Amino acid sequence: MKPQILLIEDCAVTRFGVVRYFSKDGYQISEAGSLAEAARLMVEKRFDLIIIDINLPDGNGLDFISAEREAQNLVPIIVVTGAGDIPLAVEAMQRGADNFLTKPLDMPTLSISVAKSLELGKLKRQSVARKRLEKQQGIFFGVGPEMQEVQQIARVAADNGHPVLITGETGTGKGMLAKWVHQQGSRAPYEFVELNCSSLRGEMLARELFGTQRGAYTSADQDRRGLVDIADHGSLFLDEIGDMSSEVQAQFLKLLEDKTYRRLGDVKLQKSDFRLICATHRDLNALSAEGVFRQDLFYRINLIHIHLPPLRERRDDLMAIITYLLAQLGSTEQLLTDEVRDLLLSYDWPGNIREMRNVLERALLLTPPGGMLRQSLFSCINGGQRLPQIPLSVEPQTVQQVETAHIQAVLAQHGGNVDKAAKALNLSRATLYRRLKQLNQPTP
Ligand SMILES: Nc1ncnc2c1ncn2[C@@H]1O[C@H](COP(=O)(O)OP(=O)(O)OP(=O)(O)O)[C@@H](O)[C@H]1O
Repeated sequence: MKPQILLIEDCAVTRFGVVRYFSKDGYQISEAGSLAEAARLMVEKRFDLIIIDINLPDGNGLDFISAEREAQNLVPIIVVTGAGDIPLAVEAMQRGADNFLTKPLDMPTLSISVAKSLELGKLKRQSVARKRLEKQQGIFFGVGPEMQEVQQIARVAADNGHPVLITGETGTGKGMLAKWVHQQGSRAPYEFVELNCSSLRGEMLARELFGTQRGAYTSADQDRRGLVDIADHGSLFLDEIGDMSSEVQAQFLKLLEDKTYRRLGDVKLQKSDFRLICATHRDLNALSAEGVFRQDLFYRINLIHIHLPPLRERRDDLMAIITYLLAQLGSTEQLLTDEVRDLLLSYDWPGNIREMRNVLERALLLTPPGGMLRQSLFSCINGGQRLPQIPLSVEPQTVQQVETAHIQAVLAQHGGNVDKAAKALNLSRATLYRRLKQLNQPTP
């Protein structure tokens, strides 16, 4: 794509000369005769470079530079001044311009300045993107020692193509980490193909993985590519590998050993070069000792092992994760009173980050504008039908308050469906209605 340049200059003759020269040079130039016109163009398009005169009919180029820099606009700016305006040019540089040139403009000099400034803009953008990514990664992994170690191993995993095994309880982020490893590695431009081995059994799983040849079974009326084929050059993520049935384990081991496989019903050998990432919440070591999971396959997939600890063992990271999730949900930690913070930090989060995200999301939804997050949060944690460890700092609640909150949460969980909520609460429909009435709660 051609670099987009915005020229803000009130002298039509200068504009004409610059546009003619640069259009031939492979740039796309937009012209503005005033600051107001420039502002309009900047709403419509994103520019890679701005060339600006200092004296404009509706304002001053210096103020324009200050305003853009204050708004964190990193676009490179070249200032054009009259020959006698060197002090102004110096001021422009102090306000954030990247270069200045004096009139009358010498086109080859301007051309060199444009090329340099565009390069500078690219470097600035890359540096900001890198810093943003580093920040996000900090939050992705957390600050505690366990997760620092996870981060180190994950980086090693991303930098090479060996199989990775990610273990951890449900909701600890195994799937997200698998994607991260793929995205940070050299296979990132290719497919990240995901399959949950617990969702399909036996031959169905084999079909999904290896594909089928037309006529392989009654309804196979055309060739079908398997996920192994789709993952060629990319990554294949097998979630819940511990649930893979033994026949498929044998077929898959053969693929890992020979790097070749056959589609179901086909005699031809196929090749696929993929990076394997597996995850499980089960103890594969124990499963292979029991003979449920093949030991040879376990050794093959367990070259790089990353264990994601549960949230209850990552107390140092809890606050950073809460803040991060709240930001993702369009909220901020300022919403948290000390009491709420204590509740969130002392709960064990058996469903880990997934549970935390769901609880925060539901609590934010249930809290009316200006309402107390504490009440809805408490009922959301309760609504998961697990009694939380109530921290001492939470003021005592009456049994009636707890019951009301719990019923509300279960109802919310089932979208206000009384039948489903009554079932979850182990009450009859009529009893639930009666309780709601007694507790002075509106009936859905
Ligand atoms: N590092 C993280 N940063 C932000 N959100 C996260 C992170 N890890 C997990 N989550 C949240 O938790 C949810 C569950 O993550 P994920 O599916 O990766 O967990 P899992 O360990 O693979 O769970 P399961 O074993 O149940 O498949 C995600 O959808 C996301 O909302």
